[in-house]
Amino acid sequence: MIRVAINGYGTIGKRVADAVTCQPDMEIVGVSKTKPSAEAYVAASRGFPLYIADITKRDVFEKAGIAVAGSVEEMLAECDIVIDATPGGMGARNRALYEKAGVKAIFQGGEDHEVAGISFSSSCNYTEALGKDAVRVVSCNTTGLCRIIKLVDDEYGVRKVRATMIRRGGDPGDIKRGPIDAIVLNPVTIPSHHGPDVKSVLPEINIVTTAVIVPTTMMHMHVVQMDLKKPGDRDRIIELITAHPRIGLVRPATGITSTAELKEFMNDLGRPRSDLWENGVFEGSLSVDGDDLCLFQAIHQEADVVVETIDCIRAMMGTISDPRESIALTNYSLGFTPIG
Ligand SMILES: NC(=O)C1=CN([C@@H]2O[C@H](COP(=O)(O)OP(=O)(O)OC[C@H]3O[C@@H](n4cnc5c(N)ncnc54)[C@H](OP(=O)(O)O)[C@@H]3O)[C@@H](O)[C@H]2O)C=CC1
Ligand SMILES: O=C(OP(=O)(O)O)[C@H](O)COP(=O)(O)O
Repeated sequence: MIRVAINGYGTIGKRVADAVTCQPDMEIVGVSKTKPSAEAYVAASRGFPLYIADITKRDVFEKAGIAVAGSVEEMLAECDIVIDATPGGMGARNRALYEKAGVKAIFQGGEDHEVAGISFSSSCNYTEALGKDAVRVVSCNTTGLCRIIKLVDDEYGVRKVRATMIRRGGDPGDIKRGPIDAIVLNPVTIPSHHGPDVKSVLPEINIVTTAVIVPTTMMHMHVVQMDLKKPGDRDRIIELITAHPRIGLVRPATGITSTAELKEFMNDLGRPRSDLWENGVFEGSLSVDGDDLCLFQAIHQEADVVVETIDCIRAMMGTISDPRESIALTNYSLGFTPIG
């Protein structure tokens, strides 16, 4: 069994912990928090040993009725690999801690590419992570872009991608995030970080991205346009998407035309936390005019990187060398078949 620790049991960390628990080849040895919170109670109720970043705060947790297994350093001594899911930028500061403990580390998309020197997307460059000690799983939007671009590039070749990310303001539990009533250019400058991030996984892709933030929490929405190297075929692209293990089609027959209805669909399907692990490509939006391809896709920020992180664990541990095998095992263990 691969022993996995989660440093930072928040939006991403708690989902990765649950996904690890579903896998036959890995187990959670501990998760960490800095202060007592609802998530700390959830960790306790799941039976995960809870470690804390500052051990002098042990009594604060214990007074709240939450048992403390030890410090983060002690958690690292128990694991083969740590998932750093602390807030963006903190992973770079934690890197020395992981190196000192001699454990492999996966960082998330809030860190720069340089934190690990390898940026990861399961369907694109799994084998680059084989046996590595440090890897970054790219951000949720970048993951969604990489999946669809790679699929189209493999079939037709992609001359140029232009994509706009309409980003959610904050996650549903982030009560301090905004905006409440604005469309915020984030950033004002072009490109947004997503284009360079895609190139950290798919260096040959010519891409320019822009991003705005809007007052919603459910999901991001992408407006994607690709110039193909040869004329595309809409039916063939739909066929490829249908066969892809991490891209789903939002079928017109569902009547879904929004992130809100898509989230409700996931809820009704019984997905844990109503998570959409796959890209949600709106079939009705998919248009091909010669070498010009356009589509809308919904990206659930809290979910898509979770399944990628599970594959990344296997690649770095070297237990499965074929990406298709790991992706299939991750999906099967979660009971996950893409919609559409
Ligand atoms: N949320 C999203 O939509 C996505 C996030 N990401 C990336 O994932 C990473 C994590 O983001 P997210 O899950 O949203 O963040 P959250 O703020 O939801 O969770 C971070 C967790 O880290 C804990 N924490 C903070 N400092 C420390 C520390 N020093 N040691 C241990 N734990 C600590 C916090 O615990 P406490 O509350 O106790 O302080 C909190 O539980 C970031 O890199 C982000 O960019 C990637 C894709 C999507
Ligand atoms: O990885 C994400 O977005 P990103 O791909 O736009 O960086 C997550 O939605 C986190 O974004 P945030 O930095 O707005 O919390």
